[in-house]
Amino acid sequence: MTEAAPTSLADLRGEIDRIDSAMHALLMERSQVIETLISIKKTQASGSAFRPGREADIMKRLALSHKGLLPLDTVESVWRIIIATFTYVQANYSVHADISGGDAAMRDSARFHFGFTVPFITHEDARSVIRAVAESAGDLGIFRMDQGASAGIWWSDLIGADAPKIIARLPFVERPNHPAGTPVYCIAKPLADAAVREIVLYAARVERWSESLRHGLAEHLAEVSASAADGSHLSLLVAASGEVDQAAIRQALVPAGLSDFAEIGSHAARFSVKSAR
Ligand SMILES: O=C(O)C(=O)C[C@]1(C(=O)O)C=C[C@@H](O)C=C1
Repeated sequence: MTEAAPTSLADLRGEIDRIDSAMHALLMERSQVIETLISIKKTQASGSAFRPGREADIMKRLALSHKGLLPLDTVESVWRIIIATFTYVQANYSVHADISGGDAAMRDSARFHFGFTVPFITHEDARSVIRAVAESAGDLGIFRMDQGASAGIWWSDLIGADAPKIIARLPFVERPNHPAGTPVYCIAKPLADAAVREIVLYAARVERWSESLRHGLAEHLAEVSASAADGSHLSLLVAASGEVDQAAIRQALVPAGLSDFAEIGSHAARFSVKSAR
């Protein structure tokens, strides 16, 4: 028996064409499923098609099963564009970004997570992003989590039943040298039953800061994600496990002289991988 001839370049290109056609056909098939899903979800009426918990699950599953030559960065960005664009075709939306800390990182984050079909609109500060989202039908807003003290207590604009709420923390898949790794909060108008509550966020106003406050919060799986002076008081953005009762978090803040306490959003649990492979 003669040995099989070595695979030629033309054969390999034929394979690549076959795979490309199959991928394209699968994407078109995915869009047919989304067409049916539109009539089931009735999102055009409610204005928002986002299901951030579902998106976090898809991204996590993808990262966990990925292997081979293709960098995870590429796979993640391709799927982000697929999901963000399929969200867009269900109900058009724009992404409003606070670029007070610089345009480049926010633009990278928006393009990586939402692609180029979704319009990207810049704003001078977080408050203006929150206002734009509040006035829209179903837009998203993004801003850096690590804003300096000069940004003020931006999260206080998220207080109130009708005010926008934090719905995600990006990137979904954290790792060293992530190509769009700036940690950002993503906001939308309240998603009600569509929100994922693995981490719940609270706005709190206390009289003073203390190390015992940090310890008290840590005992209840909570931490301060941002803080800013508020007259003679201190305003905090507290991130806590959704499994912990709200009353317990509130109680941990009482010794610090708690005056205000309100939920301002929730997101999926953070998920990290060691590297981009
Ligand atoms: O699962 C849904 O509800 C969808 O609308 C589908 C889909 C997707 O493309 O996979 C799109 C938007 C949602 O945020 C989550 C997932």
